[in-house]
Amino acid sequence: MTSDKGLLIVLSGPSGVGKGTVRKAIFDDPDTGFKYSISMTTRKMREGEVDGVDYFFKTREEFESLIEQDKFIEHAQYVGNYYGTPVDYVVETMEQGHDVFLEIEVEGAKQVRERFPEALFIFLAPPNLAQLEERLIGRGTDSMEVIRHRIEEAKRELSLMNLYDYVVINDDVQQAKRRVQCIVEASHMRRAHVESKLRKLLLEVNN
Ligand SMILES: Nc1nc2c(ncn2[C@@H]2O[C@H](COP(=O)(O)OP(=O)(O)O)[C@@H](O)[C@H]2O)c(=O)[nH]1
Ligand SMILES: Nc1ncnc2c1ncn2[C@@H]1O[C@H](COP(=O)(O)OP(=O)(O)O)[C@@H](O)[C@H]1O
Repeated sequence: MTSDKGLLIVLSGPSGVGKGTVRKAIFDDPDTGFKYSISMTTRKMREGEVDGVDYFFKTREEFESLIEQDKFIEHAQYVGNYYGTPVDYVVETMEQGHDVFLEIEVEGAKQVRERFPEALFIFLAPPNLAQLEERLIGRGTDSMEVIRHRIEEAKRELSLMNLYDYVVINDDVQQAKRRVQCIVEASHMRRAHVESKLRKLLLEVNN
């Protein structure tokens, strides 16, 4: 009845909204107790990225072989590349009692919901579309063609935000970080409260 298992936290939202930035702020905070699940991808490594830190970089053949071996909780193709969450790390870490944090796009989040309906789903939204485009341009990592593609994706993704447990507007990074931390804390308190009520009910039933 009691969940010694950690909570699975999913932060999702359109590309360029600031998921990576907010995630870094969360993990730079020494008070953060969650573990970050490093994804696998076939995307090319960007300047400054480190294999095994930002992502595990794989070839398409390697990735497809891992799909066949059922090594992902979820995986999706995004702008021509594969991205996926390794199942072993997530399951083992949660079983050790740690909260695990995923930063993934919305198709992957949908798959996680099917497999782990009890997970906590947080959608990170931009204040508006113009600011989303500005952020993608400002980041300077993508061509205008890719940016246009990402904005089109973003419109579709934003229409799905009502499926999430919480929506956090990323107007300010530190505030968004705090909102995510508060949501996780509140979810723990809620889980503890529900469990204590269920324990009492079970005692009553068994007596
Ligand atoms: N489904 C899924 N999406 C992921 C995973 N890892 C990263 N992503 C998402 O893939 C999208 C593209 O990531 P990336 O190429 O690093 O670009 P950026 O997030 O825009 O800097 C982003 O929305 C990421 O959140 C994963 O394991 N699974
Ligand atoms: N709250 C914010 N205000 C202004 N710029 C932001 C904010 N959050 C992120 N950014 C900037 O937006 C760009 C995209 O952020 P990033 O974290 O790479 O997004 P994502 O991981 O969702 O694709 C980066 O240049 C980042 O510095």
